[in-house]
Amino acid sequence: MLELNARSLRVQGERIVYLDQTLLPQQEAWFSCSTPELWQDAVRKLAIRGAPLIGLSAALVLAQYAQHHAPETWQAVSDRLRATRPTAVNLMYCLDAMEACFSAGPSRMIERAAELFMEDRALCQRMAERGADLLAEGDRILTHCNTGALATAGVGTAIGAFAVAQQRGRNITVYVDETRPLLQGGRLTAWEMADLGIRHQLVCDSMAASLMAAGKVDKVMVGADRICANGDFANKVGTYMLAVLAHHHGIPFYVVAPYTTVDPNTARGSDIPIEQRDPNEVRGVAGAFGAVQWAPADAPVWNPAFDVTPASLVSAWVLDTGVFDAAAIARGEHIVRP
Ligand SMILES: CSC[C@H]1O[C@H](OP(=O)(O)O)[C@H](O)[C@@H]1O
Repeated sequence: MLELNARSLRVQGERIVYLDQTLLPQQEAWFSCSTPELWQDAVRKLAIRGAPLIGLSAALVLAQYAQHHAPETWQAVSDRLRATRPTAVNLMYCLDAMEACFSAGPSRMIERAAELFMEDRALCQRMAERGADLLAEGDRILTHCNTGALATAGVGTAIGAFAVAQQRGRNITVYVDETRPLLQGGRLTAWEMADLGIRHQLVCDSMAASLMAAGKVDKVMVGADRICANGDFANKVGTYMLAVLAHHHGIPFYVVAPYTTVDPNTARGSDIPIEQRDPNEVRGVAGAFGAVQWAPADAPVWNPAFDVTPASLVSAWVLDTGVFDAAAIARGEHIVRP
């Protein structure tokens, strides 16, 4: 019987369950995503979220579906899963891997889905160690959104680097952007920092500039949802703002991601599809036990889930396969698969 355990995803035989991240940190509740429909509903509302985790869970759900449905139906289901969140490329990477196993049959699909899960766990550890190598004693690091164990099968991406630095005895402080509108930082990263015992302070996204101007930030380290062939990358909206601010203040800006987030088929940032989300997410905030709305119900809203940061604003790309500067990116060295 297949058994997999991650911080927010568990598989026991045919049962696939997830920790509902919309309820954190006030409530830890697990629900089934054992069918494509249950998975899509959970991903659409970010109950399941985080680029790597979205891809891994999709692979497991599709492999599970294939155990009980005719092969003629598999591609249509894969396409439906693929369309659920278009920006993060890990979803496409994992579903591509599943589709490559269609001819080998359902048993191979389950094996491959489990391989992807364990691969991500190993990728997290390698990129966390490379990221931690960039963090010095006493560093104060600003991060955005949530890139921890909740979003992956392992220790996380940028937060994984913080965890390894902590394990190495580095005395770091993490400034956590709350990350409007869905507050992944304020709800999830603050929760993970406390769980990891890492000194941190929660700040509003609008405070990042003053924090840097006050000389309180030594580095910025974020995750990614898609890294292009030229090094431009998409990440949670608000990331580009941090990159511009870091450039202005001469602060190193690092992106941490597994190689499965690199998309050689997307040439540049302007080619990345950016998911537009429900206006009500900006008009109010969905608390753990209900929604609070403060803006006028019909207030016009622009709510892109991600933004794109040009490669020119990145100090280094930290992948499991290595740390790449602009020259390495220009040579395409980040696209080499292990
Ligand atoms: C290691 S997760 C990377 C990425 O996922 C988050 O997006 P979301 O919360 O919408 O799934 C955010 O962009 C993180 O940086």
